[in-house]
Amino acid sequence: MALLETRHLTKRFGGLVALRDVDLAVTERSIHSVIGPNGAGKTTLFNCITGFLRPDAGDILFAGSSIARLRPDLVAQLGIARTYQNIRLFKHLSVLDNVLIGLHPHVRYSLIDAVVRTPRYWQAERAAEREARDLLAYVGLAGKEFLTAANLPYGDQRRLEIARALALRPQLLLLDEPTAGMNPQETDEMIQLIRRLRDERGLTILLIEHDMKVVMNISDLVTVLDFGEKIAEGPPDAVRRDPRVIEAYLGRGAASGLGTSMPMQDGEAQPHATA
Ligand SMILES: Nc1ncnc2c1ncn2[C@@H]1O[C@H](COP(=O)(O)OP(=O)(O)OP(=O)(O)O)[C@@H](O)[C@H]1O
Repeated sequence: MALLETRHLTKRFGGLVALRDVDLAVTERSIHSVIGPNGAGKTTLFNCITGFLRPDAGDILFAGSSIARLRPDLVAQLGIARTYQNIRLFKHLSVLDNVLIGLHPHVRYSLIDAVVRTPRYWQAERAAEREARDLLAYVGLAGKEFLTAANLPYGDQRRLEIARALALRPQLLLLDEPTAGMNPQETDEMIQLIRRLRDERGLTILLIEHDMKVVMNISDLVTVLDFGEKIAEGPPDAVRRDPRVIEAYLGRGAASGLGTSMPMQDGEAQPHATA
């Protein structure tokens, strides 16, 4: 069953059509990747799904209900969390506090409880701290709770972003380039973490990723955007052989006789190159 669907989704910026008529169906408990050259519309898609941008036409359904016109905080409350291409943490706060902030919408006590510091307040705070610590342990950050977020190595900052997203208790997790800037070992660990999120926590994951080795390794399904349009979709193996995809990445005429130089096969050509 599709947990998330977009139907004829269209978003314009003035004369530029960033998304044109995009249909997408993200199956529950799957890892679904969105790829495409620079400017293809991937981030715009994420921004529409999460309520940061309002589509000009079409609809977005989450668990069968339209979310296309909801504010970002309401979309998050419904169970859609995201991470960003450029890490967005509260850099001067501790690792633990970054996750506690994410948990805040779920912490239950009244203003009076908070002001008077009633037992209910302390109980809720302790439960939140336990949950935050569990999430940090889950993503591999146990023992680092009291470090300042800015002092974490880059790979750990990405893990912390995921822990904070998990604090929203989402059903759907949107990851924007989760392995960007990582070394090969960090990338492998991130791939394993993403798989565990699906297999152990039952999450559905939609990710934007430029590293084709990661995409091919991890995805159940791949959707390819180019100039705002969906040009291909399918299992990784089929998508990497699709002539339209090869052309989108390497330029017109490239599909004929390309053979093994496809960036998705050897990871050496530049996936960022526009047609
Ligand atoms: N707020 C905006 N105002 C005007 N144009 C925008 C805006 N956001 C995106 N665009 C344009 O929409 C198109 C799609 O951009 P988008 O960022 O979604 O692409 P992308 O696939 O995420 O690219 P990248 O891989 O470089 O992140 C681009 O031409 C971009 O310049």
